[in-house]
Amino acid sequence: MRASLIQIAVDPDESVEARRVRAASLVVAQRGADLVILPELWPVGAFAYTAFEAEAEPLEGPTHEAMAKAAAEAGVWLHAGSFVERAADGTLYNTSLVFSPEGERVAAYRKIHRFGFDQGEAVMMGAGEELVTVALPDTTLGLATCYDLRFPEQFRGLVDAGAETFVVAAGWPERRRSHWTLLAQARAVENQAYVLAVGTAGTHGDIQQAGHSIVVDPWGEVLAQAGADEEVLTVELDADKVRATREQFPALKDRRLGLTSPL
Ligand SMILES: NC(=O)CCC(=O)C(=O)O
Repeated sequence: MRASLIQIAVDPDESVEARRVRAASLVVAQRGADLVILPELWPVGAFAYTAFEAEAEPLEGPTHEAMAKAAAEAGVWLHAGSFVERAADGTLYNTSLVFSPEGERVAAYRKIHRFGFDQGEAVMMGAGEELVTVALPDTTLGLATCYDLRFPEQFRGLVDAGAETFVVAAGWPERRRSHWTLLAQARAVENQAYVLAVGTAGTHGDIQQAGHSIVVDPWGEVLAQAGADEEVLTVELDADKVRATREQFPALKDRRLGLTSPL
């Protein structure tokens, strides 16, 4: 299975519409891949909080339309990264979309863990409540967005729901790049799953982005890692490796659930 991670640059000097057109053509250029992935909030920028309201779209807005068309034109499964969704009740969500090679939307995932503590996304957006998996012909994807990477219980929940390959769409800052690499490897090792984690390049909201999108195999080995600039990272994955790793080193079977504290 060939996966292409599009580490697109997100800078304020490019309009959202121009970037949408560019992202669509980058997707179409990946024809021949099985799975193509874009990062978190690439239309607006994950840290461009002041633009969230103005750039919010309904679920089936311009980003949905452009990405559905690009998936169909390329004939690929497309994880279209995330965009700022405005729900019918006005709440904003950080929502990822997945399309089939025919351009049908097969999943929408609202980011569960919002970043910013008492500011930014954490106060401007609603939290998703549902774990989302997507069954592809070769593997089952488990979806996560950026800050979610710090919460292992979400990934365990995804494993319990059948996930074998985690897709993490992110806009991770350069300042915490070491965490990014470490956490991606940790989620892969502890869950014996592939991790395909794609970030943005560029600088938005004055936050320099880490880039360094990364692909980790179920044994925790880094198969490929991007640099800091815009880049498409293409890797070949062997879906059987997840099953083989889980069989040969069956640590997931030794989980002790329901332990209680004496306090
Ligand atoms: N957009 C995000 O979720 C950023 C997360 C982050 O910077 C971190 O976890 O560190």
